[in-house]
Amino acid sequence: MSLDFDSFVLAAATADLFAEPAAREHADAIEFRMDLADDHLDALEASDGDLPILATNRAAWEGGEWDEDDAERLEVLAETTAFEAVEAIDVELEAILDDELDTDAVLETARERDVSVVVSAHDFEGTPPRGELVSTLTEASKYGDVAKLAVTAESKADTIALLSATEQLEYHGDTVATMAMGEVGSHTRAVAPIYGSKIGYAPVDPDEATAPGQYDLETLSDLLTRLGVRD
Ligand SMILES: O=C1C[C@@](O)(C(=O)O)C[C@@H](O)[C@@H]1O
Repeated sequence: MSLDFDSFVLAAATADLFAEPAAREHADAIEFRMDLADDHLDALEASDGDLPILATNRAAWEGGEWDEDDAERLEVLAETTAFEAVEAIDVELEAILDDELDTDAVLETARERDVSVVVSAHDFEGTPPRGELVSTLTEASKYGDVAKLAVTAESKADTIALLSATEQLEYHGDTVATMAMGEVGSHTRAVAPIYGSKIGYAPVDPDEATAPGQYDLETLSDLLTRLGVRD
């Protein structure tokens, strides 16, 4: 079975899989940020949570903390798909487009094991023009089950561009996940799902945000429920 993202998934982001019970009440899945964790496959071996896991092993060059070899990073990520609880993995679009990296092996392993693939892109500096947001999401959706884009909003116009691109992709039938990082963009975490975004991220521990501008898990869950995105 894999997370299919047909309906919205609220992912509780954590480096500690033992935090899962604290997330269960509000989240639909755990995002295991392996790059922020001390233990990777051992932690998966030891965990026995109920929520499905989205495994992310974010490279330092994409805002994460894995600053060693990329090939090893992708190998560890591929190995997570052998665990039953891992129903999705996150692979960076930039890694897929890099000819020097063998992301085909990761994508194929995931397919063989019926694990969904989230293809992600991040902009920590700003928000590109709307057309570029659409083309990045369109490109990402060629390789994965979900095309994910996180940008940094510096103005209300940036947030509108992101929501509009989200709506366009959804209208076209693509499965996307979008969010604007930073304070100006915080509200997009609650409203982007109305325009078609299928994943929201919030930290299990409010003091351990995994991106700027995140709401804590309970707050985001509550906002999404009030907006009718979740039951
Ligand atoms: O890529 C994403 C999205 C994110 O950066 C966010 O803005 O909520 C949080 C990360 O944990 C996740 O891997």
